[in-house]
Amino acid sequence: MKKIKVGIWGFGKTGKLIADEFLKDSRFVLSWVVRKNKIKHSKFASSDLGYETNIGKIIPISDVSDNFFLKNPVDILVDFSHNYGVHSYKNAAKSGIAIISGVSNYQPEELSLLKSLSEITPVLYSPNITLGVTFLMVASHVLKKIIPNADIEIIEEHFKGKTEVSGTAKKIAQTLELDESKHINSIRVGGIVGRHEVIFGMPNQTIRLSHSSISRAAFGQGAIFAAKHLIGKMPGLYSMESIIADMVRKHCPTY
Ligand SMILES: NC(=O)C1=CN([C@@H]2O[C@H](COP(=O)(O)OP(=O)(O)OC[C@H]3O[C@@H](n4cnc5c(N)ncnc54)[C@H](OP(=O)(O)O)[C@@H]3O)[C@@H](O)[C@H]2O)C=CC1
Ligand SMILES: O=C(O)C1=N[C@H](C(=O)O)C[C@H](O)C1
Repeated sequence: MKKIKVGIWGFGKTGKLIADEFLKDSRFVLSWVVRKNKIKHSKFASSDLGYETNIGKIIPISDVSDNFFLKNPVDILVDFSHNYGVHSYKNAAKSGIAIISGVSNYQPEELSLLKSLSEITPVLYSPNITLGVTFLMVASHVLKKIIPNADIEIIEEHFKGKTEVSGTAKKIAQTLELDESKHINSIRVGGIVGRHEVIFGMPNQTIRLSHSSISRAAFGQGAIFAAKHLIGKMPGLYSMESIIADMVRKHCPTY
């Protein structure tokens, strides 16, 4: 079977684990990764990650020219870089490269730009690409319909250095029609990778839906799941929620 060629935008805390998961999966070939700086680093993602191979050339963003995607073609571009990243890969969409973005703190104009690329290529955007959080989001949505009068609070916990409010928590708030400035409770301690909880409070019972990402490898596995669903699709905007909601519909038991 023909392997799927992948390029990654961002090779930081998350991008490295994304690259690692693609390197370990024989259905994919990691063609390159793009990062911001020209600082001295390994030439290949695989050697940076401790493998004795030279796979996934590391390319500084300053070397990405207008014809970069013609010279370095891939089937899918996976972005875990920065909200500015999207400005530099418009030409990928023109070359028909499918795009997965996991950047979680877009400004509205950047999100609009990403969405506009979906007119010419398949784009999947998800501020939390894990299957677990996506299921939590779908389940919370259903629960809200069943118990519309419950008090709902969202808790998000991350590592100390994360400055912005969780994009996942904001998306959950939007889905549940909650004012994000009032109902998101953020905790920043130590090295927590990412934990999200939605609490439904009623007078005589409490329902808590929670998810913890224990390793950033969870994001890599989510990106692989998304890539397998996106490849071969028509141009358009896709989401993890619609994929998981379809699976819920398919597997939901009837009593
Ligand atoms: N959707 C999801 O499930 C998840 C989303 N995220 C999101 O992913 C993003 C990255 O997170 P994290 O890995 O922790 O961040 P880091 O700061 O650790 O890494 C960011 C990476 O992006 C690179 N970079 C920065 N600007 C650009 C640019 N303009 N073009 C290309 N590369 C660039 C940096 O390059 P250099 O290394 O050279 O400085 C670095 O490699 C955040 O928005 C985060 O919230 C994180 C986890 C899960
Ligand atoms: O910055 C991160 O690391 C993460 N960001 C996402 C968010 O803001 O929701 C998702 C994940 O929990 C990790």
